[in-house]
Amino acid sequence: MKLRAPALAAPYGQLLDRFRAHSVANLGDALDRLNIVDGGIAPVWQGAKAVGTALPVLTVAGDHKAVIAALERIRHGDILVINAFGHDGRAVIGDNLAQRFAAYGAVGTVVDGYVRDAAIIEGLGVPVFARGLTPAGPFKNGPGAIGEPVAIGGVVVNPGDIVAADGDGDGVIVIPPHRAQEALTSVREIVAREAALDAEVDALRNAGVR
Ligand SMILES: O=C([O-])CC(=O)C(=O)O
Ligand SMILES: [Mg+2]
Repeated sequence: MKLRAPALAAPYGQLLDRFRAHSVANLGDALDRLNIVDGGIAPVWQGAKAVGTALPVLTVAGDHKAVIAALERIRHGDILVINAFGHDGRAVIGDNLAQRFAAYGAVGTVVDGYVRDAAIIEGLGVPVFARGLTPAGPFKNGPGAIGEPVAIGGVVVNPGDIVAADGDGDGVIVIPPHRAQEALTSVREIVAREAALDAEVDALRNAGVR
């Protein structure tokens, strides 16, 4: 498989930077605690972190023909969001595809399904989130779809949605662009409130309550 030059940047570059500063838990609170992918989708390695724009991929269980085809559609700053039906029998990506995604400009991959080559993926520092690991490789027959809305972990993801994935414990959230400004305004209030709560605990501690 040949590498091609990374394609043009996805929109909302500066907006993405502002989301990067916040925890997924706080962003979730800012979106009424909705839009959070279920906790079964976890980082393949502790500390993996990525914020980008969704390139959704649908692939039938145990197959990755559509995932390979998605390489040609990646724009700089995208996160591959793959609905593989949560299937635990076969890995739909491994280190090879994960690093090709990165070489084509993707900032990470979220899979509602299983992956393999975890140690190599960690060594490469490529952010991958998935339901689990299996050494079994995928078939390459299709069908599938690229750039159509998918569901992962109970959340609908449209092409271009903002996806924030935090491997330090808080998981994955999907932010529709039309709610981005509202989410950023609201998350700043939440951060201030959290800081006030921390200060309250500090004051109690300093007063010798505990
Ligand atoms: O069989 C495949 O192509 C999946 C895989 O292990 C990889 O991407 O490294
Ligand atoms: Mg492999």
